[in-house]
Amino acid sequence: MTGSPTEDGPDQRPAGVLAETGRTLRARRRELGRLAGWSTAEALPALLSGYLVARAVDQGFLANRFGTGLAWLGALALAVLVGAAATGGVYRALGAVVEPFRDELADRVVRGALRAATTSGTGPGSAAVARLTQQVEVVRDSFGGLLMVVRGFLFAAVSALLGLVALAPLVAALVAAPLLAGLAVFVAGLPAMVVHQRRYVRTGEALGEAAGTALAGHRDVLACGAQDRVVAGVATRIAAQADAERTVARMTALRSLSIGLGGWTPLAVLVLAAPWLVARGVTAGAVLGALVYVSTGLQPALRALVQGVGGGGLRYVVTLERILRTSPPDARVPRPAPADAGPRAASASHPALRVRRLTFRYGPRARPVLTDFSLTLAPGEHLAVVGPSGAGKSTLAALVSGLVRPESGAVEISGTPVGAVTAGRLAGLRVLVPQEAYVFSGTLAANLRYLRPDADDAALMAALEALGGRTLADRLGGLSATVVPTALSAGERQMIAAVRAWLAPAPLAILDEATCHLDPATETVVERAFAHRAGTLIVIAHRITSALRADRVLVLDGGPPVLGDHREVLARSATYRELVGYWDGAPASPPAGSPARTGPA
Ligand SMILES: Nc1ncnc2c1ncn2[C@@H]1O[C@H](COP(=O)(O)OP(=O)(O)OP(=O)(O)O)[C@@H](O)[C@H]1O
Repeated sequence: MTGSPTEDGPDQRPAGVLAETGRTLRARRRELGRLAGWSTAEALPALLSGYLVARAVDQGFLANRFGTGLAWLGALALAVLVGAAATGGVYRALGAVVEPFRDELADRVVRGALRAATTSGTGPGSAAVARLTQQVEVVRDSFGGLLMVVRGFLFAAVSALLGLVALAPLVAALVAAPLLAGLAVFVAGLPAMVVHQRRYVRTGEALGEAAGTALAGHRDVLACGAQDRVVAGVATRIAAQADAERTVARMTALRSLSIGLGGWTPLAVLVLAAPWLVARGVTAGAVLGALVYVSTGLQPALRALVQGVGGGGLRYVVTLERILRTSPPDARVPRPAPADAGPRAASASHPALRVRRLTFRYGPRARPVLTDFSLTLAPGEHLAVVGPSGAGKSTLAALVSGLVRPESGAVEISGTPVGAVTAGRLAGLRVLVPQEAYVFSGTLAANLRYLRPDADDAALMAALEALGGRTLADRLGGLSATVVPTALSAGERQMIAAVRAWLAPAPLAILDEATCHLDPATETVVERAFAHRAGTLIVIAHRITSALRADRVLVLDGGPPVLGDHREVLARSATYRELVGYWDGAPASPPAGSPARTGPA
């Protein structure tokens, strides 16, 4: 056997895995409580089986009361039905624990990749992200499996032992001793199993890499006459992988030993000790009941535990280690700058927004969406952007937010050029709320606090109140309620995203049709709240009321942009007059207009 625990040295991080698992479980106490409730119901047959069989034998069949025996067995059938019905609840509760964990990991992996890409200035490595997200799926599946078998074993073992104690404490002791010995053997072997599993994964990756490189460069290898060396190199890795696989296979012997000791020995002990037990007053039914407890409860649960932990559990530890190493927990969202950089701290000596001679097109041969476009907003100003579909409103929002880079020209927010700052600093300058609101699985509070981690519950409640979101919060069950994005309507998701953005410390807020799924009354409340928020506001409007509330209106229609207050723009822009006429008739989204035309600003 090659490979020993010391070979893994610095890469060994089960402590990180344990801490991460503990944190996840602690954060989902409520869901775990539900899982425990359903598991208790599911374990009913494990608790009652031996006891009911013992009664059926002693009071029924051995006492020549066939009907009584059948009645006890009928009670057992009922318990089995209850247990089977509870299994559905177990899986639902399990999903509520596992899925948010998967979401968190996927979020972390993608953010880690984006952060690395932002730092390096290159695009995110899609292959790396794909590999990591595949690993996230492995972790999710193995975590779910692990939770199932550990929980299944605990509930089945405790139930069976309780049943055995109720039957005869002496029998319970005879069963518990070998069971604990089998468990001890398994637990003692776990660290070595983790090490060997890790080595197996690593040698497999090394082999894949070596074979792939050799295959890709086979012409050069032949041209240089280096076949022998390359083949030898791959052969060494094949040998290492085979050796690691044999070691992993040998570890299954340890699993079999623990199943034999903990699962089969109690059966043998019971059978051999039966005459001795009967001589001490234990009934034949009780001995039979004990055999039922061991053969249908304890032994299968132990086997599932050992095979589940020894298979999926090891995969869980090793794969989660990889994810934690590649995307450590601190690789989180580039958070906005702290509150003191917020709206109130915006520099008064600079305009809130200065857009200078911006030109942008989506491709080298595409028509420019904006040409030589300039705009200046004073701190606290409220601008509505209107125009037909395709005129470039969302593109302007993306350029101002620094999400896309202009072909030429510059954007400054509070005097800071958006193209020259980190994602974290940018998040402290502006907050963009797109039409498709992003809500993640987690508590309502976590969703609202996302851009303002220091906001306390009172601040969250005040924000909900200000934006008309209290009813939604109450319906969901308060700040600590878990939010399931797919269970929310588009309007409800927009409300959560709006409250989150309202709380953000950024001095510039940009709403890109961010309230289009809210009813007009709620939309008014939300927009008013944003208008009263300290800072500057840009609203891409889809109702006339939005434009009327703004200090100035910018009309984009592909021609020269028109900027002014409502009356001025009404007088100067035929597009605006058309939109106002349309909105007055049908206060909904603007009509689809002609495609954007290139024009000078
Ligand atoms: N990712 C993209 N790649 C190529 N062209 C794009 C892309 N996004 C938008 N466009 C084009 O750029 C122009 C401006 O689009 P933009 O989405 O900014 O308009 P809009 O005024 O926001 O429209 P809407 O009101 O429908 O959202 C349109 O012609 C659109 O087809």
